[in-house]
Amino acid sequence: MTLHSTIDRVTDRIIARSEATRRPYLDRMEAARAKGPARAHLSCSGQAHAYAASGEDKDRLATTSAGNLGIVTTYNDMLSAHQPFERYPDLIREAVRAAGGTAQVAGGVPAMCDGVTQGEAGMELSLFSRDVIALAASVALSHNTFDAAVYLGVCDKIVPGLVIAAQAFGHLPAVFLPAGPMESGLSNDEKAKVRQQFAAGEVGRDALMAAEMAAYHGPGTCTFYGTANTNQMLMEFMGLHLPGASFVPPNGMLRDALTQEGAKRALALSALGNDYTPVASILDEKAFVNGIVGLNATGGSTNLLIHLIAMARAGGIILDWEDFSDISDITPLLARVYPNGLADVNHFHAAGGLGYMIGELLKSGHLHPDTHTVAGQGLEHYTSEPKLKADGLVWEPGAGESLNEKILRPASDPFQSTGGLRRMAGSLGTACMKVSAVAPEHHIIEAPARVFADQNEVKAAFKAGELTDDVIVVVRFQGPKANGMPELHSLTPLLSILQGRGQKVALVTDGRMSGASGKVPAAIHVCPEAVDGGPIARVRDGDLLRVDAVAGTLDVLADGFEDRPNVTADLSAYHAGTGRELFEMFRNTVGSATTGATIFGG
Ligand SMILES: O=C(O)[C@H](O)[C@@H](O)[C@H](O)[C@H](O)COP(=O)(O)O
Ligand code: SF4
Repeated sequence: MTLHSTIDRVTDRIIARSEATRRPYLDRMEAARAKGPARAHLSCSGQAHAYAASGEDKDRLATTSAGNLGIVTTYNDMLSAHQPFERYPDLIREAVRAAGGTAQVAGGVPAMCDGVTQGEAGMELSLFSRDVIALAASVALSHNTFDAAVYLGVCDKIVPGLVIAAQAFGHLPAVFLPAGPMESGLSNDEKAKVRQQFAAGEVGRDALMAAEMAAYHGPGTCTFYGTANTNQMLMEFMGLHLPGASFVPPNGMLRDALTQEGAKRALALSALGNDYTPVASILDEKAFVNGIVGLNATGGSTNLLIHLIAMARAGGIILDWEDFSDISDITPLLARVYPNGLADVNHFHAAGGLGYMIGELLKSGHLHPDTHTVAGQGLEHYTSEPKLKADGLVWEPGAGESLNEKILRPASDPFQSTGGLRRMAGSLGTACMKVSAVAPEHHIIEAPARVFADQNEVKAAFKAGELTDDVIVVVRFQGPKANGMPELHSLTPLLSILQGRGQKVALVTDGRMSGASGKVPAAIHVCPEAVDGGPIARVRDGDLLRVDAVAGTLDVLADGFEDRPNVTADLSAYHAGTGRELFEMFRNTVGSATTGATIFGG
């Protein structure tokens, strides 16, 4: 199948835009490889320190040039998605030893659960935690005793942070090892209904707690298609997972086999062997374009409109929102997974999952087929599925057709002919919206503004019965520089109630929403942010606003708007407590959402 002309054009545009930064990056990675096997350059004392506690691996480390695998782990008990990683280092050491190599935990890096911090002060550290993870993973790998690395991470800012670090060590092969989704519990839609009932005062806290505990009930990634599971999709579209590894359940025999195979694969791709495949050669412009296609074809998280830009920049590749918008315009939406539908990722996987979808998009010419991946040359590898047979792990062709067309469709008959994400622009600035999660009748909202500087003020106004008419809720001073660009997802229940009452309602914010947010039209990531003097800082209560996801516009319909003075805000309450006082340098150096909201420049 010929490659879609837009995919070709956007890829060429990215290559041209990145020329001045990609080449020097690749030269740096080549120079790092040319230095030869990492630990050979350490001093005797450096090596002794590195091997001292390595027990049965000490001799192999000190006297042979057998490959040494660095494990970067984000294990902790706070994220259900990361708790299974507790067992991985032992599983990995066992497999790598049997293959003649060694493995060491290079370092453990922090990981935040956005579900725990949603609506709390901690959420203001969430976006910054991505760059903290990149810094911490780099500290781990800076021991420079590794010939390849495996990255244990799943959730929101963790995979993006690990990818940024992996690119700083892009001369090393990298395999990302996931843990898999939680078993399906109370459906996401049922959970959302109980939340709305609680917000409306119809049920008590005990009913809400019971519903939440039934939804989030065990190890594994939460089953909605939010940022975490969008990351998992990307790791297959971009070739950093073993094929079909993303949505195999945690802790089972197939999962353990995939973990061990992934670790062995990483070492097999090192410069010590004949199949050298550094991560810098995998994460090229084509891989990122394939990721953007996957993001749109699945209706993935809006957070990846920020993270993919930061991830690409770490490898000298410059993406912008126009790339996402042009690809969205021609990419069919092939999946309906909550919040874009009622199914969860387990149902999606059972219906044919990523293997089927990648096959469809390869056939329709929406994906570059000729990419490098950890599974070998060519994205075709990712149309297959792992199976555990008597003699071990094998890959077999995936589902040749969708097993449930309410969840997963062929490219010839998509849910909609354009992608799930929409870029918007107008007199209020530039923003984005996940249109795939909003019913068409809510795609255009024109209503008076009600302006807030904090999500808790919105909740108070709702409780006081002040939000009874058509309204566009504007929550500003929530950008990266203001307070770390928190997700305002805890507003979803009350905004859904307004919508359910028949009110025209939308949200406009320079903050973010969760990948799990849906139903209510939300123009988010508004740039320039209020603290940078963006137009959002000049909106007043009562201004008529228009959020138009069909035309892709975001406008203030008030006369003389542009002549108004900016409004400033006292943000000091956001800058201390829960460790936020330690992040002032992040707030002072972070870039805008359109450039990835990163502290690493650009
Ligand atoms: O971007 C995301 O996908 C979210 O940050 C997600 O990781 C977070 O866990 C949700 O907020 C949980 O959803 P609930 O808050 O609805 O449980
Ligand atoms: S998906 Fe969100 S809530 Fe679930 S474990 Fe990951 S970060 Fe936490």
